[in-house]
Amino acid sequence: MATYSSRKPAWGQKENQQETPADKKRKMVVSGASGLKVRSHRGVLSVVNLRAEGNAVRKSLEAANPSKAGMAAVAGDGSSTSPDCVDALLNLKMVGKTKFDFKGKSEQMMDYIKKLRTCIRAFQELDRNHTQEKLEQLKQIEAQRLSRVESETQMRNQYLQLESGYGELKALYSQLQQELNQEQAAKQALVRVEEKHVETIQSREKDITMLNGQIEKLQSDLISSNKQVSVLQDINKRLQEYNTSLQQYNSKLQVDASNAAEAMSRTQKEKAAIMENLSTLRGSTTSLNAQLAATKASLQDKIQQHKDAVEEASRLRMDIQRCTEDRDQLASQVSSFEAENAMYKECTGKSVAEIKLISNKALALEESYTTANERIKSLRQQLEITQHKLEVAESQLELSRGESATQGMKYAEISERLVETERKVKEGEMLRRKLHNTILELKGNIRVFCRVRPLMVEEDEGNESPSVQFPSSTDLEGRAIELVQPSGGPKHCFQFDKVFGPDVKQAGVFEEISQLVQSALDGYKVCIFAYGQTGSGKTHTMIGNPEIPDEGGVIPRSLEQVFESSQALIAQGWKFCMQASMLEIYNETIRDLLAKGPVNGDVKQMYVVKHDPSGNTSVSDLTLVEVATWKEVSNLLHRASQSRSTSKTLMNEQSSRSHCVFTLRISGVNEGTEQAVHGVLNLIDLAGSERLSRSGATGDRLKETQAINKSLASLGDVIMAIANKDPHVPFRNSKLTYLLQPCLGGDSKTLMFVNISPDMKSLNESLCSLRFAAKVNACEIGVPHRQTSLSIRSS
Ligand SMILES: Nc1ncnc2c1ncn2[C@@H]1O[C@H](COP(=O)(O)OP(=O)(O)OP(=O)(O)O)[C@@H](O)[C@H]1O
Repeated sequence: MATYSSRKPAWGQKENQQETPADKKRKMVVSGASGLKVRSHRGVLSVVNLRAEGNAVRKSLEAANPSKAGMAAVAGDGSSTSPDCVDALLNLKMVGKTKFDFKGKSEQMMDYIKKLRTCIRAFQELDRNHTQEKLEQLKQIEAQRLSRVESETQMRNQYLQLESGYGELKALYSQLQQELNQEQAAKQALVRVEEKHVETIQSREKDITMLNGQIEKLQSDLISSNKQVSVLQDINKRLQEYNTSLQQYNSKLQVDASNAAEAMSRTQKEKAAIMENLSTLRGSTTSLNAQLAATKASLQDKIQQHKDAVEEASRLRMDIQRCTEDRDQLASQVSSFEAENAMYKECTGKSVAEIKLISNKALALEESYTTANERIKSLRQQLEITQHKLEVAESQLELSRGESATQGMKYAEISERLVETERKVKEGEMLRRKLHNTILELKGNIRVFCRVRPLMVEEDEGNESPSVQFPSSTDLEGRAIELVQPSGGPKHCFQFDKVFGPDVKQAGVFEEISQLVQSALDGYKVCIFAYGQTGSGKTHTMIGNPEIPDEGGVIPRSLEQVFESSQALIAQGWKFCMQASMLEIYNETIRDLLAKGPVNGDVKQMYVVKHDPSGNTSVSDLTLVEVATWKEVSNLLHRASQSRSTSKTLMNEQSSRSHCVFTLRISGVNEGTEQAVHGVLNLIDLAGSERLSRSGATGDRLKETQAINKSLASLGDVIMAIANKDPHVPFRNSKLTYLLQPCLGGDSKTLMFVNISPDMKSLNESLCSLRFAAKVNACEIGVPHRQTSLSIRSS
């Protein structure tokens, strides 16, 4: 079979080889002989082999000779026309049973003749068929010849088309060749790129191996992160709850605040009006007071006059009485005289002279009687006038009393309003404090309060001015402290959440932290510690003198409040169980201050600080005492104070030589709501930082001072690391920092008191303490976390 394809020549084949006419003819013959139909389509020739056509012709010839199928069958009876059968028939010999069995041979001959005849008839039939076939084939050949001529014409046309297609193909070929060159160049570039890619892939593979290592590490990190995430989710959930409650609280506060603001503006307006009224009232009060004084004076006069008048009246009445008596006496005398006169006239002839005398006497008496009457009359008139004056004075007095009552009412009203305004201002202050606390809690900062103690008598002797001042501007009042230099150098100003001056008493300090203490009962971990140089008032602030009510410090006051509040909460279904412990860290060793017998016994006990995953801290073997009343705690404090390491130094009569940690663990259960809370209150009195040059420490004191300064320096390192958000915080560098880890790096509410001595000699120490406190104030330790559960049954 010959085929022809328009495909591109194979690589290496001569591209522009000239085609000879012989080649062309051969191609034509080949294509014609094989009966190919060539069709050009988009420059590609498709070739169909017509050999199948010849096969079809042969088959049709066989179909046209149906008797051929029966020839085999004839072979046996002479009808077969196959050469072998015919040869076999012609070579057939007649065989008799014997040599002379002519009958048998003739019978065979007859049969043979029959077969020959049949064969001849078959050949005749075949010959007819062949002749007819031949005619038909001649017709077909003619038709084929015609169709071939036609197809030759078509082929020629096709050839021409092919020629033009070939030209096109050549152009296409050269174009493709160019494209190929370009492709090859591109391929080489690609190969280079590929090589680079391989290199990159190799380096990437290295990276991948490295990354796989990292991924493994990351996966382990991821697992721990997932744990953290679940913890954080838990925290987040709690925060959301907290947030919702805060939002509710906030909206309530906002409503309260807007109400308060409205009330405040109303009150301020009222206050302004009141102040105006007050000033006018004050004016009118002064004038009224003057009037009142004048009225009082005149009233006094009037009262005096009235008194005088009353006295005069009584005097006059007595006079009148006397006069009336005199008159009556005179009248009786006159009547007796008249009776005597008549008797004299009747009975005796008394002398005319006596009668005249008696008449004169009678006349005189009558005269005095008339004068007395007149006097009585005038006295009555005077009495009437005096009574009238008295009435006028009384009505004036009544009027003044009425005015004074109105003034009093106005005063009472104004005082009430002032009390109300003061109450509102106090409420506003409370609200501000609450909001401030909430903001600080949300920010997660450690709160810092600064307390300046008063100058001691011996410090005051030098008549040196104190080293601290308190700015009085409204925005800084109570929140800022300035350190002044004796030489008049620049001031150092520090701002804290609260600054207490020397005149603020223990109660005033506690008022500011009472809410924080209260939150230990709500299930928070609360930590309050006092920091400062030796003798600056840490122990005074934290413990004070619990025996004297006004002198008690943060610890006794906090415990009193906790017990009182827990008692009050019983009504709401709460039951609290509280355990107290007290330890000191002395020379980097923990000592149990509540241990029975001598502190830590004869055998040196090793107390180990442990933190569990939920952030709770415990110290092994530490004495825990269940407490329910302030009295019990007071006894414990007394016991602990006797065990605590203190001694006299140049800086302090009774200096604490250790860090003292009081812990109250609070567990509350509400049977009604099945809620449980677990709060912790840590109250810490740190040992004072001191300069060896000033404290004059030697021997054991020197060792103590060095241990104190070292642990406070570790505290400073921890604070610096937290403030700088360092990945590693060196909590384990000292017992103190390790114990305080949950408070400094965890989720507790932490407050630091920085205690300051105002003595000019302590200026440098105060500056160091205030700088440290400012650093602490900038620390973000995380959002406080409330420990609550619904686990009464499970626990
Ligand atoms: N706010 C204050 N009001 C009155 N007196 C105070 C005040 N603060 C401290 N003091 C007195 O100052 C003295 C030293 O105070 P305190 O012992 O509390 O200092 P400290 O900082 O604990 O010292 P140390 O670190 O050496 O133990 C004490 O006598 C104390 O009573």
